[in-house]
Formats: sequence, C-alpha cells, structure tokens
Amino acid sequence: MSFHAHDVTWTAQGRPIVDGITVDITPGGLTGLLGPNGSGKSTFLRLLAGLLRPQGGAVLLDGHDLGRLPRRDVARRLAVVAQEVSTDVELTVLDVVLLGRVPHRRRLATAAGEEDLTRARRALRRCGLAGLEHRRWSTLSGGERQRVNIARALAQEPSELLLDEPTNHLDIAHQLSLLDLLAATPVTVVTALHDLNLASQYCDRLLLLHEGRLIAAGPPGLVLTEETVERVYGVRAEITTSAAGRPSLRFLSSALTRH
Ligand SMILES: Nc1ncnc2c1ncn2[C@@H]1O[C@H](COP(=O)(O)OP(=O)(O)OP(=O)(O)O)[C@@H](O)[C@H]1O
Repeated sequence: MSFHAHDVTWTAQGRPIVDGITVDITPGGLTGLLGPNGSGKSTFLRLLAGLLRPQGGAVLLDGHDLGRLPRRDVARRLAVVAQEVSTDVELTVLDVVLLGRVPHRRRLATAAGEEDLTRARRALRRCGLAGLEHRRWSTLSGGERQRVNIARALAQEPSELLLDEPTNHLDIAHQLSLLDLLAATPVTVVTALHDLNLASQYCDRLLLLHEGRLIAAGPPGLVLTEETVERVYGVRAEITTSAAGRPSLRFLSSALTRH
C-alpha cells in the first residue's frame, strides 16, 4: 500500500507551498519528485515523512493517517535523507551510520549490539564506504557525507525511504551507483531529483511539481514531454526515446536567457 496523499495542502505566510496534491506512491518502486527550485519538492517530502503536518488533506501510510501512527513505528519503517545536515558533529562514520539502528533498539539508551554493527557495516559497504568507518564525520568531503547519510538510512532497513536531492555533491560515477542501488532495492523510494535525464533513466514513476501543484504523474514517457518541460521549467527541449522506451532530453534554450 505505502503512501497515499489526499488533497495535501501546506501554506506559509498565506501562500500555498504544497497545493492540493493527491497521489499514490507505488510500493517497492522508485518515484522521482521533479520540479524547479521552490516548486515544493522538499516540503512535500517533509509532509510524506510526517515532519510537517498537512494543513489540509492527509497523508496515509498503509491506509493509516501518518499523524496518528505511533512515532516509534514510523521511525522504524521510514528513513529520511535530508538536503542539509549539520557538519560540526564529532562522531565517526560508523557512529553516524549506527544512528540508523536506534529506532530498532528495545530501549533507546542501550548501546549498539553485534547485530547493529553487522547491519551498519553492510550499509557502509553498499555505499562504497567500507574503508572510512573510523574517520571523523567533520573531515569528510561533501560527497562522502552524502553517502554516509544514505548508509545511515539503509542501516535503518526501512520499508520507505525518502531522499531530498541525494545526488547533490556526488560525481557522475557515484550518482549512477546510488541510483542503481535505489532502483534495485525492494524498499519504496521517493527521491527529489534535478537531473531530468537521470530521473528518466532510473525512475519507475515521476511526479512533476510546479508552484506547489502536481502537474503530471506517471511513467517517465508520460511526464517528460516537450510541452511539460517548457511549461514547468521554461526550457525548450528536444526529446527522443531510448531503446528502453525512456525519454532522453537535449536542452535547447531557457526562458531565463531568451529575450
Ligand atoms: N517555512 C516556510 N516559510 C515560508 N516559506 C517557505 C517555508 N518553507 C518553504 N517555503 C517556500 O516554499 C517554496 C517551496 O520550497 P521547497 O523547499 O519545498 O522547494 P523545492 O522544490 O524543494 O526547492 P529546491 O529545488 O530549491 O530545493 C519556496 O519558495 C520556499 O521559499
């Protein structure tokens, strides 16, 4: 079942930031959340994560109102990788990844056990970080931090994983390996992305936001058309279809620079 958003609305200073979004998220799939800067992607992810309460409508998780589910149950099954993370913590990489195991402990104060260590190390390996477990978080590069955060979320072994632009800071090889990993996992993944070609190549479904509203939802071929890209981004694009049936975009010009 996974997520169902029903007419979800969130307003700040009288302005609708998320405006009446109704959508079902495919269980076990990789859903890409697209839209220009400021279109409401992060806010919608925070609403799906239960970090913000809808002011109108509701977010349901397996048919239950997210706001009414016990926080601990939600913390166990739902992992979030946010855009900005504090950089001044004095923890090792392994400590940070072990934070993902905290919701699974019987008592929050108990120390990590063997099982937690095994799972944390497995997550580090999946993110190509096996050699870094003793490094201090504060000494990592931006891309390494991003991958450690993803390893923390994987160590949690969630059934739903929400990510806000996880390819930020990653070189192309790490972007591809992350998207391969997200596409292969049986976890339900919703991720905000800016790169339309990568979103098209990897995602099962795309949600395209514009000014807080859901403009299009469905497989990449339905969502990424020359018309929607021009309407939402103000960018002219030439779109061809790959052998795998996915749109491939070549950008021609932007309304920001056209006169
Ligand atoms: N608490 C708030 N108070 C006022 N405005 C807000 C608040 N939170 C978000 N906004 C505004 O809502 C809009 C959507 O923000 P959001 O971060 O959801 O966009 P986004 O699509 O994730 O953008 P980006 O691609 O730049 O990360 C922006 O204009 C932002 O300034």
